[in-house]
Amino acid sequence: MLSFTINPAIFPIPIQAPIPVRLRHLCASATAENRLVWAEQSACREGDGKMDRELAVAVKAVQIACTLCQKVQEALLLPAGQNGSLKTSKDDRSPVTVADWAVQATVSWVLSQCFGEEHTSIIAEEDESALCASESTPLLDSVVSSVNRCLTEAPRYGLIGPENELQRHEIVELIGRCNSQGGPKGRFWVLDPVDGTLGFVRGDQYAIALALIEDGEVVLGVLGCPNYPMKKEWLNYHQRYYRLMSKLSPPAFGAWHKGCVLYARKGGGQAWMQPLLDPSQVFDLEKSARVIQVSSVSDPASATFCEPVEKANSSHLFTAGLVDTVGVRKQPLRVYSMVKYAAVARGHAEIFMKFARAGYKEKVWDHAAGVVIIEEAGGVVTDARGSPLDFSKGIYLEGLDRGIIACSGALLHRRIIEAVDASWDSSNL
Ligand SMILES: Nc1ncnc2c1ncn2[C@@H]1O[C@H](COP(=O)(O)OS(=O)(=O)O)[C@@H](OP(=O)(O)O)[C@H]1O
Ligand SMILES: [Mg+2]
Ligand SMILES: [Mg+2]
Ligand SMILES: [Mg+2]
Repeated sequence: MLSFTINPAIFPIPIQAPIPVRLRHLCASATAENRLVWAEQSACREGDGKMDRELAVAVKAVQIACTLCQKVQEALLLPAGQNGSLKTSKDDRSPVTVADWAVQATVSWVLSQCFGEEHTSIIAEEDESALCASESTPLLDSVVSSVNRCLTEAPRYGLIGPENELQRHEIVELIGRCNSQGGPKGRFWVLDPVDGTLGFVRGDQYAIALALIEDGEVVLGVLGCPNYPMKKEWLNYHQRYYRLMSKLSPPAFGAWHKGCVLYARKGGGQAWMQPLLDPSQVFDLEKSARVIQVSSVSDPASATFCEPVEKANSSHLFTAGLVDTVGVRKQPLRVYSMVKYAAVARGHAEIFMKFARAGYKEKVWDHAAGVVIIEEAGGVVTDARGSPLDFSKGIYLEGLDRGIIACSGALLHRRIIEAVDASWDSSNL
């Protein structure tokens, strides 16, 4: 193993870390002295060389996006009037914030810098149209300042920031460039810049989800969960009934969450978790990464299941019937965003189910990263008839049958599929 320091002029913290040579060469750019600056590829472990580079870049991009979101969420939670123009709603009345656009621009920039714009196709949730309206100028200026503030920190994440601040038109172009439609052939990055925006604006759970699809298969996934709590029970923290039942005094905001970044590469056989990079700390992300695994619980009476918070997004009534049939006794964990996938991958829940109303089309960015992480952590994710989710048909999960079921193991999974079969006709989904 070789160790090396990186030019302190670029990286303020000499990084003496045993880095296998092949894991380096993450992302380089010619500097003024025409020297290549290598950012160490600390984000992933020994690998077969395939996907290491993509995974390392993706983890760093999500780490830097987590910091950006934390700053915006704190500002959003300031008393009204102090938080300026940080959010609005889209035509479908769903919320969108400065963080959604700023993360999409930042990740778009990082991927294009590291892999070349011409080689980078991105499917992402947001588009630039709402930003371009004249009345949105304050919003656009907030996005521009968030992105530039975030990218000045790039070297701390082993990335190279832009030589000059990005301008409005560059930010709009970076967001608009994420307009790939996906499909059965080729490579597409899939980004949900803020999943669970509703949870985000409410100061609760949300996730940054980045995945890579190659020829219709999800080959890697990264899930940033900045508000993931220190205690799994607190996943429910902001739910009224939990507070009533738990009689816990609400911990000070920011004192209860730990945050984490989960990642996995298809076929890698393991899923990993890093802590959030805290810019005020100096620690080696590589050393602090650890393997995560799904729970070994298979007895429904001991199992925890999680589902979306909004009953408009998933039928709480139908899942209540299912879990009763299967014998799950615990109250559901209702959690915003793909943090539900993270809870199953970390072994904090055994089941995640989502049964959207008929006609709703699930998007690939709401699931791709979570699916590969749960699978590599030892779990299983299918539709409610037991078929794998199909990521080869563009931006939607076409052909999805009824709902999504993610489980820590085959036994629980089979019992839920059987329960769906037995009760589907009587449901009005
Ligand atoms: N009606 C309906 N049915 C099903 N799903 C919907 C629906 N509306 C929205 N969405 C998508 O769900 C994403 C949020 O999923 P969650 O699991 O966080 O739902 S919930 O907020 O916990 O209820 C949310 O993702 P974000 O927009 O990224 O927050 C939406 O893409
Ligand atoms: Mg949205
Ligand atoms: Mg989403
Ligand atoms: Mg989103």
